[in-house]
Amino acid sequence: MLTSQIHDKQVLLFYSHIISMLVAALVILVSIFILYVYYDRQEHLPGPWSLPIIGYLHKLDPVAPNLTLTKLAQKYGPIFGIKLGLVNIAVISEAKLLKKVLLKDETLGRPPLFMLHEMFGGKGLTYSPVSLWKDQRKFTANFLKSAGITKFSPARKELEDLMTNYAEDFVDHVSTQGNRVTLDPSEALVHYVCSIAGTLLLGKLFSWDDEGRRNLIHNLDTILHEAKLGGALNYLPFLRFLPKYRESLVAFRETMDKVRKNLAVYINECQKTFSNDDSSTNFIEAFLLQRSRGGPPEIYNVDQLIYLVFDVFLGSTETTISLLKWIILYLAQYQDVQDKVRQEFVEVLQGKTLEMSDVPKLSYTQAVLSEVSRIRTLVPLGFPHYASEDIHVDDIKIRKGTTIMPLLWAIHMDPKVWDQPEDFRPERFLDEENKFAPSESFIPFQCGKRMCVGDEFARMMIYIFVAGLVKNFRVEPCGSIPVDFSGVCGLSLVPKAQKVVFVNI
Ligand code: HEM
Repeated sequence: MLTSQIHDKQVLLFYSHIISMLVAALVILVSIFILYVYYDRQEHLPGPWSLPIIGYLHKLDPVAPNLTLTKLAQKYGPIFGIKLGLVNIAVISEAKLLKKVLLKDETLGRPPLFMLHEMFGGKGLTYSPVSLWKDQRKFTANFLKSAGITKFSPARKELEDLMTNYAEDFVDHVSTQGNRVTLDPSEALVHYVCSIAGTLLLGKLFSWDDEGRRNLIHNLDTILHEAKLGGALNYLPFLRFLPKYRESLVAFRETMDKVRKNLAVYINECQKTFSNDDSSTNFIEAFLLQRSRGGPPEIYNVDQLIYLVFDVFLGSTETTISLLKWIILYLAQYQDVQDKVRQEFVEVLQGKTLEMSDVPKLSYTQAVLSEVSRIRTLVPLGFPHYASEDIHVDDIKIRKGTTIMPLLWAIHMDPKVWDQPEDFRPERFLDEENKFAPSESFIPFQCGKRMCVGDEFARMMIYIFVAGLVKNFRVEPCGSIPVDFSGVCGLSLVPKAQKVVFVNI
């Protein structure tokens, strides 16, 4: 009897211990949660509540994160705070505010997002730390200037001719297939745009079947798709230890390796023929020349060159090709717009070939191309920056260590700025006299000191290709199949594969 009472007491004691431990654990967990939420919101920006660890990731639409974030921007205003995984983000959706923020030296850097670091390696230009960026940005901008992207550059005509020749080759490629050709223009655009970039950056003339070029582009496409800004690995890098993520990371690293090896081949070829005679004919040679003139070896080395060429080749091809595809789709869908663009080219050019100095006279065309870039913002989530110190703009404080997301999609779709933003209306870019009047809220290349270094290069390619296109073809949708404007949102917004009809005129 006595032993059974003692046993009961012991059991009771044991359970009461367990219960108090469970209660203590619960109290600790709840306190951590409250502290987490409190700390996270203290002095911080307005924004949605998020869960510990994963933050708001579970609610981000993996296919269209730009739309989820734009809805939040409409609710919380021009700047809001959000936690994606372990990363604190300030999302900015007003151009004026974004310009003020990105003009500050403290926002020049890039955030430590896992997949973007995997991709850019902290070298090159696009994702380089500020110390390296300063030199490489200047070097790249100077190269592009000397290659002819500025109005008064002596090489301007040469660059226009190079682009015009490849745009004509594109036209020939399509028109020799018949008077009425139904095709997806992607492959041809990839070839001719890459040929321009290949000539200028790699000193390489690609043939149509060039295997190196085909592999390079295939691998770049894969990388851009996998490194998407909404992807969970960027914000929860420890997920890479789970089989599903580990496999895709291994595949990503292998693809990046192939791209670097691919680029190293072009660099090797240039090194063999480079004569160090104070002149250069392409980007790789310009880099080698800078090295031979005493550029610091910790910057001017082959490893850095591979990453730099990767950044500029990627920048100059993928976005420009996607924009050209979007333009073709919109011209196909809006036949009246296409007619007006063609008519304007005829009136302004009077049979001659387009030069960039003609562009200011092409008000309607400028409006159309801007409207396509607005309604299908090429880099929908913008490219992230990082607050290396606390920064203060107007009455707003952005804490040190915050990732800054310039939500270009929301900026270009803000109903307070753009009347009925979902409608394709080129006229919104024209003033009362039908002159092109760009809005300050139109920033497809972002803004500030680190804005796109290739904006003018892209503009040149776009105008020259569109001039060739509308002069030679009427583009139409493919039978009764409606044009698909939905796109695939990776780092950039890429149109879905689809055919259109090219009718020779
Ligand atoms: C329609 C075409 C293009 C669009 C929409 C576009 C858009 C952008 C955007 C939004 C950024 C981020 C800027 C920032 O971080 O603040 C960027 C950066 C960059 N772009 Fe472009 N881009 C285009 C074409 C090009 C071309 C043709 C080149 C090369 C000649 C290029 C090279 C780069 C590079 C190297 C950067 C990184 C700049 C830096 O970190 O200093 N892009 N681009």
